[in-house]
Amino acid sequence: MSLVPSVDLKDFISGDAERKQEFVKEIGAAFENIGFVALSGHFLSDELVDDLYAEIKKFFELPQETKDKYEIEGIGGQRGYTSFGKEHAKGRKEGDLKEFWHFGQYVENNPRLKAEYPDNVMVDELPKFNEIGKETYKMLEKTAKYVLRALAIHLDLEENYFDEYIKNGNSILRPIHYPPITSEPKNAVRAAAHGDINLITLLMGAHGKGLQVQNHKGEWVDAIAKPDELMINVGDMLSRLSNNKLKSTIHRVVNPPRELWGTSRYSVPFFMHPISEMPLNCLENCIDEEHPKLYEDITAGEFLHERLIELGLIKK
Ligand SMILES: O=C(O)CCC(=O)C(=O)O
Ligand SMILES: [Fe+2]
Repeated sequence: MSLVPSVDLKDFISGDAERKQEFVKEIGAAFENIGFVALSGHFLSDELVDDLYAEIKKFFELPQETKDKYEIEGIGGQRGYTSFGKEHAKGRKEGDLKEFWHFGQYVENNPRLKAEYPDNVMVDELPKFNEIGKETYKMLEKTAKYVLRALAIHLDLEENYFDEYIKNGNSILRPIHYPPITSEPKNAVRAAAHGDINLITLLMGAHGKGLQVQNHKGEWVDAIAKPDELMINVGDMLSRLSNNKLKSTIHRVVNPPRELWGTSRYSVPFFMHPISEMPLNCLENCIDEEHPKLYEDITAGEFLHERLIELGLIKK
């Protein structure tokens, strides 16, 4: 399979058992093959999407010294602003050609988790940015909850298996700005080849060229969504849990051709993370003689910590 298949979340929540089962089959097959799917029928309205992009652009256009006020030391970039070139893909030394912002969980009724997570950072200059970020976070989290329910069924688990782990989970909404390229980037790219860390990623803004995924043959394939679709992919946490039945596919964002160097790219991934206690131990029903256990037992929190060190976001 070379193209990213499309599915419609409305089929899953339609109340029609046959449509629901078909959705599970299609998304399951997509995630066992290419690891990516394009999803329509999500909970983001056009108005919310337009407002979000307008606010994000305003934020990244703020003077550098204003943005720098929001780069907080000591939290591994988990909230607020991360400046250009800081994050690099695992195993690379060149920083990616991007700056980004992190919105984190809005914890409800759980003082222990409220204390565990860093607080969200508020942008004083743009009150609407804070508001729209929160609304988008909630809608993508809701979308992801249903996608995980479908995957639970596909993995022969209880439909609600993930619910307790994702309630007040450590998910991150990351608006990214890839600025115009002003000089020969040498080896640096907008986002070097990587797998995502989390359970699943829901990506807004994949309807222009740039995002590429690696297929079974090692070829890079353009992944382009329709305007109303989110691109969704499996992250390393879900691949571990499923003993690599569901594939965390390597992907990247390539630099545009020279005549388009002057244009920015904006994309907004939502990285769905569980609470840090969630065990990522390979599921028993994904292990057999043909599929021996591939990964050591680990919790989501331990795994995230390891990976943030590898990305250059926290020190050992
Ligand atoms: O900008 C994009 O389209 C993809 C970004 C991405 O893969 C990531 O941030 O993990
Ligand atoms: Fe990614």
